[in-house]
Amino acid sequence: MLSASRLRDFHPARVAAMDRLIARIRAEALASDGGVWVLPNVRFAFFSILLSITFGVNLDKNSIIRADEKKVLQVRQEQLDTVILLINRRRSILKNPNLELNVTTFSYIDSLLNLKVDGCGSIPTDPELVTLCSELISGETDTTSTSIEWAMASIIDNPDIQDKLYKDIVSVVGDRSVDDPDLEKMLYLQAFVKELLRKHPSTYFSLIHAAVEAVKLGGYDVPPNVNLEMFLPTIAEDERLWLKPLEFNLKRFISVGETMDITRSTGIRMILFRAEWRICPGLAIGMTHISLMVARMV
Ligand code: HEM
Repeated sequence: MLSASRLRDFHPARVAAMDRLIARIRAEALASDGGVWVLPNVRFAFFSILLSITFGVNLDKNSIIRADEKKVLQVRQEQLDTVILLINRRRSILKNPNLELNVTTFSYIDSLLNLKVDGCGSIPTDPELVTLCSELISGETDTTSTSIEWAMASIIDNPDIQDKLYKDIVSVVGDRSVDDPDLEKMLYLQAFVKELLRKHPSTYFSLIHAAVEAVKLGGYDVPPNVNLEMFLPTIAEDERLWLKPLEFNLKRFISVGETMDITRSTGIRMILFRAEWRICPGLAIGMTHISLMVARMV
């Protein structure tokens, strides 16, 4: 099917896709003073050739986009239907606090319902509330789960660490379950979480950023609006920053005196939560959830 001889069969699809690509690039260049955005155009050209190879039909750009859009809109509608139900449930509870048992006295959505943002005439619409709530939920779910996965792998890899963690935890809580206030007394657990996040940042690449204007970064010229990603393990493995960085070694935070500096106040050592005004707003919750879950699981 993918042999060189079969290549000829897809010649018409290739020609059509390339013609469309060139026409589109020309149109884009004309409209933007010679500038073109290569990646989406090239990606689309390859995508349409592959559709022909796979399904044997010729699809124009409009029909492909329509199919994509339909699916995206359908998923969005499902998200709206599900989350708006929860938002309305909370609205009812706020009106009548006795409506349900076991409700919290405050929630994220409470702070958004009547939010007035400078420059916006109105409070957020329901679809905007859904987007903000979904951002919070997806901000936590994968990041902290990935850290727990790494935590378990690190414990399996280092049974002596598991032993010391257990002793640290039991020395504080005895037979009862660990609770939030206990965490600050568990110094070995704290060192474990720091080393975990240093050695295994939950996202290996920083989330995409772009410079709004041309800058020089690490000796490189970064033009405006290009995607900029940082590979975080290179910071964790930098011998100029850490002693024996490849070792999973809690002592660096217990007796050696290395510092974590997660908010980047003194330099770049650990920026898995990013830094300064773009720092993750869930940093404190994330650290607490990871520590608590490790303690409960150990
Ligand atoms: C190990 C845990 C976590 C890591 C490594 C992490 C990392 C990050 C990073 C790198 C960003 C992007 C910052 C930027 O713009 O460059 C971010 C954004 C965000 N995080 Fe976290 N996060 C974690 C846990 C959480 C938790 C627990 C929550 C919520 C309870 C949360 C909520 C958010 C939200 C809402 C944003 C978007 C903020 C914005 O766009 O202004 N994160 N996080």
